[in-house]
Amino acid sequence: MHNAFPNHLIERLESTRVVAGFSTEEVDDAVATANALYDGGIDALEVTLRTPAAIDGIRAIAEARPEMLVGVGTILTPDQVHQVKDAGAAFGVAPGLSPQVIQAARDAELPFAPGVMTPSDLTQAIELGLRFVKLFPAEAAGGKDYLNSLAAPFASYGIRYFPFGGVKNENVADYLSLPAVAAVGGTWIAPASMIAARDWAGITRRAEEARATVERLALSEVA
Ligand SMILES: O=C(O)C(=O)C[C@H](O)[C@H](O)COP(=O)(O)O
Repeated sequence: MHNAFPNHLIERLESTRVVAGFSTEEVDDAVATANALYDGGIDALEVTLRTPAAIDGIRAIAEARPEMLVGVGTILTPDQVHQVKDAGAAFGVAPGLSPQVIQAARDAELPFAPGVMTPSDLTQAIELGLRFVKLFPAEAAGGKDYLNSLAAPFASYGIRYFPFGGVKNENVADYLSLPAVAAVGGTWIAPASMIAARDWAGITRRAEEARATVERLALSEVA
């Protein structure tokens, strides 16, 4: 069974490092949010499938900003896998692990990372041939220390992690400094309140702040 998440995409996430998640009530707001993120230097996003406008929003972003990496979150069913692939999504994630959703993603050739939180989840992901997983909810589960404890017994598999849930500018470096973490995701850059207020300049500022954190971290790793 091949890895459901291709290496070239993991490499793209390793260079982007931060993926801005958000939900959208309006298609136009989805594109405006993507533009605001891009203007602030964040070129990877994840739209959650939690609103009726999500699928059209994903399609609109993929058409308007082909240079951005457009991911989708909260994929809970095989049907949703096919819908988001059709809308132009580049990858998908879910809060949990469903073998049916993983199989649908393989059939649709949608790069997909299921959510894991426990050693049993991770064992199942490995049995299903996966080596790239979302850790959710990362911060509530115990953050960086939890991730280290979870990952230790599975180190020989070379698992790469994509933590989500409670990540923000204050703790993003904790996660990104772990070699097993490819990238992190979260809604702190484009929170629902700022999208509702159409505060695009505010979202751009938060994107700039996140990008600056990533760049500082890259410099300190080289030093
Ligand atoms: O449902 C999915 O597949 C998701 O990706 C959901 C997001 O991971 C979290 O909603 C992010 O959590 P916060 O950054 O704490 O708001």
